[in-house]
Amino acid sequence: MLELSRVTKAYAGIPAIDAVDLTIRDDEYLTLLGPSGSGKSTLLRLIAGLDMADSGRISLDGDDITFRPTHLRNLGFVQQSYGLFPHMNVFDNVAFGLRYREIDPVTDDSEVTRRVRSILDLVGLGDLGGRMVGQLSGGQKQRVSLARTLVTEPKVCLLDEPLGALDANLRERMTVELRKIRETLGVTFMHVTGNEAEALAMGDRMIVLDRGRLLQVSDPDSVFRAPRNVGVARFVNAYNILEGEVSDGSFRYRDLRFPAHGAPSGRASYAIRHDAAEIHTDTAPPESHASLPATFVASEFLGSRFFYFLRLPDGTIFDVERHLSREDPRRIEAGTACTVSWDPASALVFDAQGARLGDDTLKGAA
Ligand SMILES: Nc1ncnc2c1ncn2[C@@H]1O[C@H](COP(=O)(O)OP(=O)(O)OP(=O)(O)O)[C@@H](O)[C@H]1O
Repeated sequence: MLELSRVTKAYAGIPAIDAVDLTIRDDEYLTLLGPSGSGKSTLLRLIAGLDMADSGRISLDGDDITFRPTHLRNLGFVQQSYGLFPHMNVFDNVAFGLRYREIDPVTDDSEVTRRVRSILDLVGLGDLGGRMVGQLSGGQKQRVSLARTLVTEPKVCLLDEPLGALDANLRERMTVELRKIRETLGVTFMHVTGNEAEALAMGDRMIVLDRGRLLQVSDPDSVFRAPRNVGVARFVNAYNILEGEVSDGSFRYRDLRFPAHGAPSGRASYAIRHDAAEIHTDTAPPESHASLPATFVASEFLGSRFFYFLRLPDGTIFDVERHLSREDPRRIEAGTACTVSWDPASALVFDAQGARLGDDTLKGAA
């Protein structure tokens, strides 16, 4: 178990990681999501020992490793840039880490061969051991980089945007494969990504980081359905977020009011999930729904889903996501006046500090 307690790191007096407490269990896939500059790489570097914390404590299975050099931590680090040796073939790149590691190097050639072959098979490169790394595709290089780390049997494998350089198709395939590899080896993976879909799809647990602080640590489903903070709702990229004010139990957005029973008065954000909204062109929305006038802009087809983009009177773009399993695609002319509506019970309300007003708050105060 890896434990971080009040870990802080500042550059030029500005905290990149700010008093982070985190417990990483054995045998889990943890994804770390956050916008650019939120401190994702810094957090990995502190855990790996490539940077040292200013204060706080990092421990691995009870041992204090806060200031232990990288090569003595028994942690693996897979970087986006691969970091492979270009003058060596795939086999030797993978074998290198095993032969020359500080803790328990493997000197017996047949043992090296056995372990390297087994890990190359696992990452799907069983036939490419003799290939020079310059002759590999990006996806293959990424696998070599992963194999080189995994062959050393680290307790925790840290992955910094491992799929960042891959095209969308390959990314999706590697997403599934990484999960399988992790499950086969039973090693903890901590995977940094700036891509919300990747974070939601891969992790058993997900960490959302902003300005060096953990906004939420929970299973991806909770992060998606019940973001604890308006920042989290923004990063998962699944909500339309309206800024306004709550007064007398309703949320005011421009000259419109939507029910927000029990929410305390003051500045607030109101979030409507893309797939909870409906578009009406010539029929009125259901009476129980809240609604907004909008102008249709465009649509985008994404396999089993359709995205519709509308513009609100203040210029804000409002996204509506519909699944083709539930309804046929709509053909709407750009510029058509529409109404978007949603069940107000499905909307989330966040207070002026960005904290979500939970069901209990809303019910309790109603
Ligand atoms: N060596 C450094 N010197 C000074 N500032 C740094 C250094 N490394 C990181 N920072 C700053 O710390 C903050 C966090 O950076 P970090 O690289 O951890 O973010 P990130 O979430 O990984 O971003 P990205 O997704 O763009 O890689 C940023 O404001 C960055 O400018």
